[in-house]
Amino acid sequence: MSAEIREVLVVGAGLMGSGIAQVAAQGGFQVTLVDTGEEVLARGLARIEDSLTRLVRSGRLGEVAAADARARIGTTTDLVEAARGADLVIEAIVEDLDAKQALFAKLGDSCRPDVVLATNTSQFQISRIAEPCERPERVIGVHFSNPPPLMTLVEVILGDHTSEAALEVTREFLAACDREIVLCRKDVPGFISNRLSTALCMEAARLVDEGIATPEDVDKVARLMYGHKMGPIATLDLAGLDTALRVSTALSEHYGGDRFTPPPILAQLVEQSRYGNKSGAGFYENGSSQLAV
Ligand SMILES: CCCCCCC[C@H](O)CC(=O)SCCNC(=O)CCNC(=O)[C@H](O)C(C)(C)COP(=O)([O-])OP(=O)([O-])OC[C@H]1O[C@@H](n2cnc3c(N)ncnc32)[C@H](O)[C@@H]1OP(=O)([O-])[O-]
Ligand SMILES: NC(=O)c1ccc[n+]([C@@H]2O[C@H](COP(=O)([O-])OP(=O)(O)OC[C@H]3O[C@@H](n4cnc5c(N)ncnc54)[C@H](O)[C@@H]3O)[C@@H](O)[C@H]2O)c1
Repeated sequence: MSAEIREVLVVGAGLMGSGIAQVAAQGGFQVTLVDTGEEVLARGLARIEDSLTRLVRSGRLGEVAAADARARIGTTTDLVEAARGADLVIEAIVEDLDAKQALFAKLGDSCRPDVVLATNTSQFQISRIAEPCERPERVIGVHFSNPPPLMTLVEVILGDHTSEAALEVTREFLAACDREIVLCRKDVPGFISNRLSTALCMEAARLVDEGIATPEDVDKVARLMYGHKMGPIATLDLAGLDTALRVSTALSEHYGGDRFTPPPILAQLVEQSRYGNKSGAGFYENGSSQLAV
């Protein structure tokens, strides 16, 4: 564990926040998970419990290590109080710029001035999120892959003002969590990963929208012709169609053209509350895979 970091604050206990909290706890850090209500915190903890159980069952984690990780995670709805004791903050709330900026303004006021503030945004520019924050040089992007407990890659994004010191702290923390990193050196929307995956996933969704192929066949091409672990339609169901719609719409507005433009089917599924695995159905009827969400 890093010498300077003991207490990690994770804001947002959804799919990603709960997974990131688990990864940090498995890395030996004391974790506080914050969300807006007790019910959503309880769902986050249940997701962590389920994931730890699966890791133990499949032999990827020992029982003692799982129990230790579980014991290191606390929850609260009191952001300001939790921020006071934090040595590192990771934000994983909804993909909405106003919400993220409001949160970073609060974190800037409540955290110690030396604390690194990381965002797990899928595509917003880090410097935009940091705009209302005291000392934006401590804001950095740490884009975990879903599901965080299984995916070792984290994309680190430098904002226009991010300091070397913030990058160093981030590197140390992620190394302690056994994560691999790639560095996105320019503060561009979508970074490396979501410029790639949004283009692929939206083209896949267009093939389904236009009635050219079923989700199963689109995914089969990605898996059996290109060797992907998971097809792009299953990936959309895994990531959450509400989040995918926000990400693709924002990237499409920023870059123009149609490479990132979501086809109508994505908004239609979201309107029907078919958010993907997390709501039980998305493009696929009963969840696209075994993956716990
Ligand atoms: C429009 C585009 C933008 C979208 C929106 C934003 C996206 C975002 O910004 C970026 C992303 O992350 S995009 C998304 C990027 N992500 C991807 O693209 C993911 C691509 N997928 C993969 O790489 C692989 O499928 C995995 C590594 C996920 C699993 O691979 P595997 O090792 O071959 O596993 P398997 O054989 O398949 O069976 C599952 C096994 O795992 C167990 N389990 C499940 N959930 C668990 C959990 N949470 N904990 C613990 N365990 C969990 C389960 O119980 C089973 O165990 P069993 O003991 O055998 O029963
Ligand atoms: N889903 C993915 O595959 C994925 C992967 C990488 C990054 N991301 C990014 O991670 C972030 C979270 O995504 P998710 O899939 O976990 O979403 P989610 O909808 O599952 O969870 C978001 C959580 O944030 C909480 N929240 C909202 N506003 C809050 C606030 N002001 N304070 C505290 N909590 C608040 C919500 O109650 C919810 O529990 C987004 O920025 C998303 O783009 C998502």
